[in-house]
Amino acid sequence: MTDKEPAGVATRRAAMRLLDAVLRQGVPLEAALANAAAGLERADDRAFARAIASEVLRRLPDLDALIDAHTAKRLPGDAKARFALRIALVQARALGTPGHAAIATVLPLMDGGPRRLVHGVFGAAMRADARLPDPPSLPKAVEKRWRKAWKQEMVDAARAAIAAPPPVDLSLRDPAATAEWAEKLGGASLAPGHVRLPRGAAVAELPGFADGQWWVQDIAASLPARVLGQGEGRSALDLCAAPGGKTMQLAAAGWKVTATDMSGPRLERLRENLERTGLAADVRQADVMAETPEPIYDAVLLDAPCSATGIFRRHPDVLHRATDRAIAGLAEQQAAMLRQAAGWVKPGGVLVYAVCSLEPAEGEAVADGFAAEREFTRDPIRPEELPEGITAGGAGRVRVLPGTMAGEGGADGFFVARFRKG
Ligand SMILES: C[S@@+](CC[C@H](N)C(=O)[O-])C[C@H]1O[C@@H](n2cnc3c(N)ncnc32)[C@H](O)[C@@H]1O
Repeated sequence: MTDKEPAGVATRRAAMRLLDAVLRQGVPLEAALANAAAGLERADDRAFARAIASEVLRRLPDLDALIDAHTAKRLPGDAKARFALRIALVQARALGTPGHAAIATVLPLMDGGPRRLVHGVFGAAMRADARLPDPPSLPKAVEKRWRKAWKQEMVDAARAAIAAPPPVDLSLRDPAATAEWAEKLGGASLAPGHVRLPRGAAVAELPGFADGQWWVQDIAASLPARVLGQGEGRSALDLCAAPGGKTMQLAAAGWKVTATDMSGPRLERLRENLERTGLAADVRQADVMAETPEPIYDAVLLDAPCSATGIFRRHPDVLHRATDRAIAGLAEQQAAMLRQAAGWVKPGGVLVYAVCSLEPAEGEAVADGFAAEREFTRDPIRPEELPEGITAGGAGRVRVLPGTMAGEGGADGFFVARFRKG
């Protein structure tokens, strides 16, 4: 920052770096934060840079339409002037920043001609009183893909779901105490072991966080471990386990858990989570594909790496990174991992495959391909195993789409299938 730079410019510069990382380099927003916000000392400035970038990603198609409606000559998608305009307009039209502050803090990021252009386009949009639509539009490619896979109704529900940040869900270490925790935290429970808090709840300050009575986990993300039921001392292998939401559920449900993941930093978070909650698991760093499948377990859970389009409400960057090609590559990786995971299952044991994706190529198609293998049969998930409002579809698999539990604040997109060996 130079001495003459107006206050707030560094925050917008960090927001611009974040958007560049997501949109031009395909990096997840969370992973880009440390670098992009390195120059910002204050936590609230870092949080604001993230909020600006997040809101731009939530409303990108509409911001671009607004920019295009006020420029004589179309700006390239990756032009710095377009990035600056997105940042200025999202503040003025969605984040409540006064127009003069929104533009004054982005102009220093531009030089010469583009600076005049940004000033001119912003001024024209403001004079025309141009607004962003609510609910926001999804990126065209995503709308097209989801309409084809799930029909227009799902696209409409997804647009409604991205309009506002979702509530905060907690999973409890002791499901028997659900009513007690719901009351103590001022939340509502939608299933045993679950409490839903209003959006924006400052979780680290709430009772029960420090002593590990609960952890943050969307209700949809709690399904894969729920459908494994009570462990009663039996063994479970949690593959791709970090940061450990499902490991903790399994340990709390009485499973003797082995948790593996290939990422050292993510396993560190898993260990911290176990320590905070006082739950136990044997934790190992391992690549699923490089391991020999032994010993064998009563249950194996594969929460596979995926496009993560199911978590678009909290992480709108996923919508801009999940290309058809990326999805196809991830689906192939999941199919290979599932075949590998099968080797760890005891005869008569259970295998659960899950992804937080809204792409049938990753959920249904991978499960169908696997079901064709002889030694496993489909093990349909029964209604009584699921929270009210979530249903199992064809072949007893669970597909959570936007619109599920809409009246209660919705749920992340998820797919869960269960198989039995032999
Ligand atoms: C969807 S996340 C898992 C979330 C976790 N199950 C939970 O509930 O908190 C996918 C995980 O897969 C891990 N991963 C990706 N490829 C892997 C591989 N080949 N072997 C092991 N872990 C892998 C990633 O490090 C990431 O932590």
